[in-house]
Amino acid sequence: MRKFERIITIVLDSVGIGSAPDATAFGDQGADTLGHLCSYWEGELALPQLTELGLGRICRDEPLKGVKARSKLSSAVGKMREISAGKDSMDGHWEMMGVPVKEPLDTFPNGFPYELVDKIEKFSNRKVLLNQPYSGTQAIKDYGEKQIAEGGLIVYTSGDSVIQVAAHEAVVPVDELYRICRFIRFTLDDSSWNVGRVIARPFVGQNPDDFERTANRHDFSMVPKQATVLDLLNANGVSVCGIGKINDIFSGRGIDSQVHTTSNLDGLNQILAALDNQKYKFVFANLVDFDSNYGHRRDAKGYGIELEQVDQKLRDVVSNISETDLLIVTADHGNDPTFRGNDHTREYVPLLVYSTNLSNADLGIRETFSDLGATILDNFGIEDNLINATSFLNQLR
Ligand SMILES: O=P(O)(O)O[C@H]1O[C@H](CO)[C@@H](O)[C@H]1O
Ligand SMILES: [Mn+2]
Ligand SMILES: [Mn+2]
Repeated sequence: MRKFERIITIVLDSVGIGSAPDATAFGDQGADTLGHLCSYWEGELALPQLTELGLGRICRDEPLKGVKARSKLSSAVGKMREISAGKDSMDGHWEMMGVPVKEPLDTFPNGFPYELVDKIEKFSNRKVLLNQPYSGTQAIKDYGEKQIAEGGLIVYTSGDSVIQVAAHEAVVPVDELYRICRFIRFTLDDSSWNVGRVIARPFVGQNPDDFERTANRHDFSMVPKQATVLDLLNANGVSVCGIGKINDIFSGRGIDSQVHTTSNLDGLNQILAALDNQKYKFVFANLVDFDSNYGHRRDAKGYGIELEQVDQKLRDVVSNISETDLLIVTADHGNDPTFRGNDHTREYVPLLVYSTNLSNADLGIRETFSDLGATILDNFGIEDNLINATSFLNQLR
């Protein structure tokens, strides 16, 4: 069986490829992030590099408009469905690394309970504003001035199991905001509430029209309940480099080196730098801008332009992949910018697998994102019977 010295996995955050079989249960029947992005454009969305990686060969009811099935490069392609109870980034990434989140985590459609709000206010000595599901950019538009004037905290949630805290960087310094979020994380971990992530959302700007969130966003995730593929790699001496949100999502577990990023393009540059450093055998990168800047904002135009730009830069990554490297491009959930609401959408995710001299292969529909993690373990010769998934390594020839 062919084995690779290094595996590079790039998660295009929220770039789903059509409603999952259980989408109805999430109210997401008909959502199709990539499908709708491709058909939304009058001309054609220019995705030459993803096309070369085999995007047009992934089986779908309707082909992606403008994406050809033929390419010069050969690759193994398929799509994966999710078995986790939720459709958030944490569920998606943990499942990829072999630990699906089977029990639904708590969500707060009516805001957070008084006991929690009270604890936050007492600890921070600041007033909680908003306290309901809201779009984060709209929250700072509507409550930013009040936050600045009164020094409170804009606390909000979404359809996901998240508690987000926004504050102006000049009013609540970033370190203080992190301290408050860490307190919330500890409080939750010490309670019966099961909340996936506490997210610090600092912003800057003078007035509602130019308030802008900064790259100082920080996610404080729950600690994985069992060893993930990252921990197993770590325990077996396979060095892991996490780029972007990865470190936050796994609370640093199993990661040797973490790289903070400021944008998708920065993320791609960091991937190139990690490829230069022969030390890392598993490079795991998340490109979050698709999701946070465009998907949740329901900005299809912005999403499409971002995809085109990432596609262009992906060319540099692909040309740096050698015969001993395996590149995997995938996603963690959908976030169809043409769909109602502003939450993630339950979708299949693409699975594009490339190395030089690889034969074309159809990886079909994987029954869980964990097949990715199983393949990584298989490649590095690590056995684990906790992970219930099927490696596709033997299909890579
Ligand atoms: O509207 P913003 O602040 O981007 O929030 C979004 O970001 C969270 C994490 O992806 C989601 O749960 C959603 O609430
Ligand atoms: Mn995500
Ligand atoms: Mn999101």
